[in-house]
Amino acid sequence: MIAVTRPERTVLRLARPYLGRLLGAGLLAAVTEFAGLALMATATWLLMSAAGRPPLDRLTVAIVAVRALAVSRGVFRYTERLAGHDAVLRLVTDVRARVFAALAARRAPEQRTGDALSRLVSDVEAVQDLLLRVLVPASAAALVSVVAVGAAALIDPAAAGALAVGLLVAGVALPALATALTRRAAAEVAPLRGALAADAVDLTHGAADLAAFGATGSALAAAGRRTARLARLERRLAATGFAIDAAGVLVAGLTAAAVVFVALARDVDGVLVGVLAVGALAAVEVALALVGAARQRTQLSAGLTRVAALLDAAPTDTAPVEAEPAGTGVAPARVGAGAGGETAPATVSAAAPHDVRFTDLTVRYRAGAAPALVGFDLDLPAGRRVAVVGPSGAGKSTIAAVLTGSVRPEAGRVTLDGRDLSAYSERELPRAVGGLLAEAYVFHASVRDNLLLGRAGASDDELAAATAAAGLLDWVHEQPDGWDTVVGEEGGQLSGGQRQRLALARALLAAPGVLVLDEPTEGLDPAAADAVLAATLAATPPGHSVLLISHRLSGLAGLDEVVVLDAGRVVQRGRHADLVAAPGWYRDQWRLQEAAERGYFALSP
Ligand SMILES: Nc1ncnc2c1ncn2[C@@H]1O[C@H](COP(=O)(O)OP(=O)(O)OP(=O)(O)O)[C@@H](O)[C@H]1O
Repeated sequence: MIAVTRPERTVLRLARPYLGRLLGAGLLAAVTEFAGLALMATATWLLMSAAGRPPLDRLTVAIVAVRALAVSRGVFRYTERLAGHDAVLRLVTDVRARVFAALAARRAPEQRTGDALSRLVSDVEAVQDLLLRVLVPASAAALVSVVAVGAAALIDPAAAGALAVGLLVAGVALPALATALTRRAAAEVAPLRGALAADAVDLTHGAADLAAFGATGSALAAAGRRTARLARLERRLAATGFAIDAAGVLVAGLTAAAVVFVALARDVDGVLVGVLAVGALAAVEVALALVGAARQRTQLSAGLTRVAALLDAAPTDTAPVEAEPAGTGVAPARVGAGAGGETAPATVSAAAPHDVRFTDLTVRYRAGAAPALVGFDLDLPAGRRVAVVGPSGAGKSTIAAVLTGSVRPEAGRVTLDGRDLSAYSERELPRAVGGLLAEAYVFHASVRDNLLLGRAGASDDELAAATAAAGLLDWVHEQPDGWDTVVGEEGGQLSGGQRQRLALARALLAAPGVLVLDEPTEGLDPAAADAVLAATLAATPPGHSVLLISHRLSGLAGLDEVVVLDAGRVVQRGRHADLVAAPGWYRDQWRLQEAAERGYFALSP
């Protein structure tokens, strides 16, 4: 019960900056409980003494004390809640940002949107509950129990002994029993909730495909089975909880009876026996908070373990990501998994030119799997424009992932202005390196807000220039709401090509010194693709370098170098004209694409 688990230690480490506030909340909680206990005891003394009709002045202090305790209890409770929630909500903001950063940095194959959502929401709430519903009330209950036994000992040590036994049963034995009885069911609940959240994502996002394949019924049935299992577990947890609560009430009654019995046997004054009895009831009730805390703790353990696993795996400098004031309420989720070097974070100025160098880079996503990149070298000084091409799965996007810090190389180095990429914090790196990454996300917001995510505060002229280069300006002007047109969840109200153009315009607006463009013309027809690529390259400021990842070979003639990858290795490199002249994958592919597109152009009106 008392031993702090590893996930709890991880979370408590993060709570260090708020320790003062949390201690304050714990003390206020103890004072609140103590005020409640003292109120009961004083009121009992007052009532029983008043029955003997003593002179009023003997009761005055007690009357004032009852009023003061009744009022102060509410005030203490309010300030305790205020202090506790203030500390915990600050901590939870930190934790949520770190969990978000860790999730964003991880390109783990098992990562699911629904599961990630469940981690961000309910698992992070476990952190909140650990402090607010376990630590604060448990420490207050333990403190008040000790004080109550001490106060009872002033009246009669033997009765205090009986009270201590009752409090030990209520505060130690019952919580241990509650933990033992609920541990297994509770461990199953958090992963099940995660699975249900993933089901919800599949059932909503995949509804059309499930219906098309006639699989809606079986998908619903599988989700239904998980829901039923969750409901069964929660019912079992609730039933055990009720039984333990009932046992707690029994312990309170038995403790009060034992205290009265001992006190009467030792000839304690009748009024004080009453005070001891009511005080014992109130003290056991306070101690029973430990049962609730223990139950909560078991239920929280799975969620905490999942959060701690993410936090432990996260880079050390995964600092909270600040929201950009872009009006979408969303922050760019670019986080440096490769960050965390020993040197002080390097600084970069936005939009300045930068030199990038990849040296003998090897990347492997899973231990034992084939590497996605092997011995990759590339020099990308300021102003140079390089394309990386190759068949699907060759490792092209992996280069972008390493460069933006979301994947850490197994061997080799990537330097930015001569310093290892890991020397840059996740705040600094996106200022220098960024652009259009694979499967860029379009937010459920207006066109303007989606664009401003690239550069907050961009003027209308800048928005128009970027959007024109991406070939979307005419469409924006045609919309009744213009820049304020809302594009739907994941850009669902746009065509695939429009979504891509919007994402490209956002990347152009961001204009980082090193612009990464991963398949910028994906989803566009050949004519539009050529026009957009030419306009994009023309819109990139001189001095800025470009790393273009493409499966299309058209439009690469103006680039300084084209690198051909196959199975993670560079198989050809040179300028477009040289590669077209030499036998190899590039020339073969070029001819194939030329022939296919000539047919397309011939058929186009
Ligand atoms: N997150 C990931 N986890 C595990 N393996 C991955 C991950 N991302 C990519 N890979 C693997 O790494 C290899 C290279 O993938 P990458 O996405 O870099 O290829 P690509 O050349 O960009 O392909 P495409 O043109 O199809 O986008 C592939 O074998 C792929 O299966």
